[in-house]
Amino acid sequence: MDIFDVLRSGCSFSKANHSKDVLFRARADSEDQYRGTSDHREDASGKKLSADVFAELIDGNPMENREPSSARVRVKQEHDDQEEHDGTSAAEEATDPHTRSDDTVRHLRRQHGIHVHGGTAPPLIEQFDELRHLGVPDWLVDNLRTGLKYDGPTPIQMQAIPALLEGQKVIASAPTGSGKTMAFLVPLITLIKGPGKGFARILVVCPTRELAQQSLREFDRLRGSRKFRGRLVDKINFGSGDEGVRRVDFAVTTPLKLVQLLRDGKVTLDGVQYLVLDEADKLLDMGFSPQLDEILSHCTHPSLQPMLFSATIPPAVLQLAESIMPAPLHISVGVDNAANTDVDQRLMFVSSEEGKLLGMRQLLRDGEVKPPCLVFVQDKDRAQQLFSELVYDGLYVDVMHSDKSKTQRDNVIKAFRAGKIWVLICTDLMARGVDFKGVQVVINYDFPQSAATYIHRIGRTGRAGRKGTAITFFTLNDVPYLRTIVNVMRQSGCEVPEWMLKLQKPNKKERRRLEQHPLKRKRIATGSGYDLRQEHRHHDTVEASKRRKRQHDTPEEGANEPTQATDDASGGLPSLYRVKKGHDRSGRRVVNKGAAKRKARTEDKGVARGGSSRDGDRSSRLQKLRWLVSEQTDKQT
Ligand SMILES: Nc1ncnc2c1ncn2[C@@H]1O[C@H](COP(=O)(O)OP(=O)(O)OP(=O)(O)O)[C@@H](O)[C@H]1O
Repeated sequence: MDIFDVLRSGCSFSKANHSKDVLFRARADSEDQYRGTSDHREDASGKKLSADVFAELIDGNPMENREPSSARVRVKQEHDDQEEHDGTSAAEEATDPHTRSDDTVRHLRRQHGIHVHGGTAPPLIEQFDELRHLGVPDWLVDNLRTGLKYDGPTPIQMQAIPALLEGQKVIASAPTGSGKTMAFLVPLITLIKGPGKGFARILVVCPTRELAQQSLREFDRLRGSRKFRGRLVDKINFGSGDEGVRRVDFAVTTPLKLVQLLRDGKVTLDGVQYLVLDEADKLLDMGFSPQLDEILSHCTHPSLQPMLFSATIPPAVLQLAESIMPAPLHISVGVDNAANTDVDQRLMFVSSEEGKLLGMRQLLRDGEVKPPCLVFVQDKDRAQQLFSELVYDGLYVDVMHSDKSKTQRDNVIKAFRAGKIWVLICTDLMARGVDFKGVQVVINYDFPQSAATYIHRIGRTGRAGRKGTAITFFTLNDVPYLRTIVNVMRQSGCEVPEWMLKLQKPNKKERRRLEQHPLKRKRIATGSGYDLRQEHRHHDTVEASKRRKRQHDTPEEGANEPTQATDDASGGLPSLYRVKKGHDRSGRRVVNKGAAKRKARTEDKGVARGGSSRDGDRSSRLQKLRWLVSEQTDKQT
């Protein structure tokens, strides 16, 4: 057995065992594998699969061949009308959590892997019906059970909901996909009782706009037909004109947008009674801390109840969190800073950067990558490069990064949810919080820069009790950092080869260096340098002209706004504060027209001098590339 067999041993795949899961026809010819019309593809038996089936997969509606749910999160597969309870009788039947003995409470916590310390934790709930004893209105409990079809609370919900209802300041960590959003939405909707008149009694701050939109979606699902007003605060002209728009019960936003609105005097935060920092460790890290400080200084309500939620809260962030909210109650589920145990994690050695593309194509060809699939790369340039490669393979592929406009980003998310995209290449912009329940595989094409990034990236699969697979490529250059990920894998019960455990751990300084400066990687490309330069230039020109058009057409979404999300590998993003060389204040690349023209003239001369024997090939390949790129770009806009 050669070294490659040994190193690749983590990713064997038995088609016989997984034949049911192979959603597309297993064909030897990879080129045909993901092809079809835009709305219909074929499954393993050659049967047509409609986009709706994929929408179900992504949105998590019941599917026949779904893996059984884990004990931790139980999703109700079938709604049983018999179980619909009348509120009063259900409350009578359900145990009042306050009557539970300390021993029972301790036993239940142990059973569900719940740890509490810091404050005085109230008894936990075991069923949603018990919430009626804690003041949660019947319509809300009924909506959880019959509307959302949740069978019972997840461990974080069991403990966090009663604690928040009691008015405690909470720092909560629980695995990815374990229902943290509902853990704060249920008590907060209860606490605000009914629609109000001011701005944002509940304020949720998230690191990305995508996550903010999703939280709003969950809020809307939970409130049902009740007249609570939820709003995504992301418009620069927010609050101007109609005063009514400021009547918001639940506001969700990203730090940069909110800071901008505060500075412009468009909003005040003195009415905020409940402040949620979702993905708190990201918000409290260096990139966002100036904005967070500013936001916190505006939250002046005397009975402000802050709460922090994340799947990963490292000790340093914990200390920082405690400094801004004294005497909090800590609630954690499972092992701290560990990955979701429903994700089957594998490592795949690919030797070099070139090997990744081969590895990726191999996985696709072998049917090991089951759609829908997310592929993470370390920056937006690499995302675009990989996209240009895979789009050639005839995949239903698209790309998502912070250089895309809001509309493009929304469209990509919509298309992915609708099953029109099977493979979504993305940066760490999508690593946190985004909930596509049906994602089957996550590929870390570029090795993650930290254990936390790894945990969040792979947490996009294996959500709400479903099973998922994560495959992480590593090259020889990544080996010094391998141990960090190996530790996470081991903690979450995955098998790792013995030799990996013997690797030296990177020290703190090395880990920090990697977090701030990702490894320099060779360009993802199989074409000639000349073709690729041309393609890149053409793509940039098209993008720039589209941006100009957008700015002209929709001044309210103007490019002078800072982008609120980042996939800047350095972790720093504030385009409000820092202008990168060659970029404008919004972080977009500035095209130096003079230099571009001069360069083009020089290259034209070079081509003329260098003879034109390959010109025919070049131009036809270029034309094809341009056509593919513009077709994809058009699809997104
Ligand atoms: N009690 C429950 N039973 C079943 N499904 C649930 C329950 N609570 C929440 N969910 C579903 O689980 C999915 C994941 O929830 P959510 O996005 O809140 O996870 P999370 O813990 O915040 O994950 P991440 O750390 O990745 O942000 C959602 O689709 C949500 O609707």
